[in-house]
Amino acid sequence: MRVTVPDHPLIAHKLTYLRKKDTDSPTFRRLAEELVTLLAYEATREVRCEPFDITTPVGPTTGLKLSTPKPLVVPILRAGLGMLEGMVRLLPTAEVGFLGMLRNEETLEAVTYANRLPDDLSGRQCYVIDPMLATGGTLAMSIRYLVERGADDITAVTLIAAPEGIDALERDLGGLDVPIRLVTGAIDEKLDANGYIVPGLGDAGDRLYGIV
Ligand SMILES: O=P(O)(O)OC[C@H]1O[C@H](OP(=O)(O)OP(=O)(O)O)[C@H](O)[C@@H]1O
Ligand SMILES: O=c1cc[nH]c(=O)[nH]1
Ligand SMILES: [Mg+2]
Repeated sequence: MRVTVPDHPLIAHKLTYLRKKDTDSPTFRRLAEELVTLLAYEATREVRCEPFDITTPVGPTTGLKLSTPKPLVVPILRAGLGMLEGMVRLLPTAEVGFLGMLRNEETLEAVTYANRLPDDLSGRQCYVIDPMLATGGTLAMSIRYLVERGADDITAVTLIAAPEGIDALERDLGGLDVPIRLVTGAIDEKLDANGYIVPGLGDAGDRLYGIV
């Protein structure tokens, strides 16, 4: 797995305000959307394109356009929904599949409660979006679903990742014959005893949408 942490002062500034505990939900939602746009610029660096003949007011030329099959963006509900708008704005031809996953707060194991993905993902580039990569259980399971359906190129985009989660993904997904990339706004220090990222930002889903 290739891991990229884009080094940009705007990412650092927006992440700092996102982490701050008194940042309210409307501001948190706006920052999450802005951050994903900045991260998506890096995450889509290898998006597939094909030549496209056009005519400008001055004459003919050949440019590029996003290829088919269309890229698939997969937000992991709930918190991943907070990154969806920013991602599809940058990737206009993308289709969207949904995975609902909830981490059991005692065992820290992910449980899937919704799965609305195309059956056949052969030849498709997929972008999985979820703000937090903690133990890595959620992301590992979602990447496996995509590979089982034929996805041949996967990029995960997170706002914050824990070193333990990155190690777990390397271990769990190392045997897959599909290129996997991770683009994250930051790699934090560690996980605490409850599986929360330190310093992190708390529970991303709750901060976006309230406590359920
Ligand atoms: O790497 P892991 O240890 O698996 O944890 C990360 C997951 O935990 C959070 O979701 P949560 O389960 O809180 O669901 P929510 O989005 O509905 O709040 C987060 O958005 C990830 O999906
Ligand atoms: O720190 C964490 C860990 C898992 N899920 C979150 O929302 N935050
Ligand atoms: Mg949550």
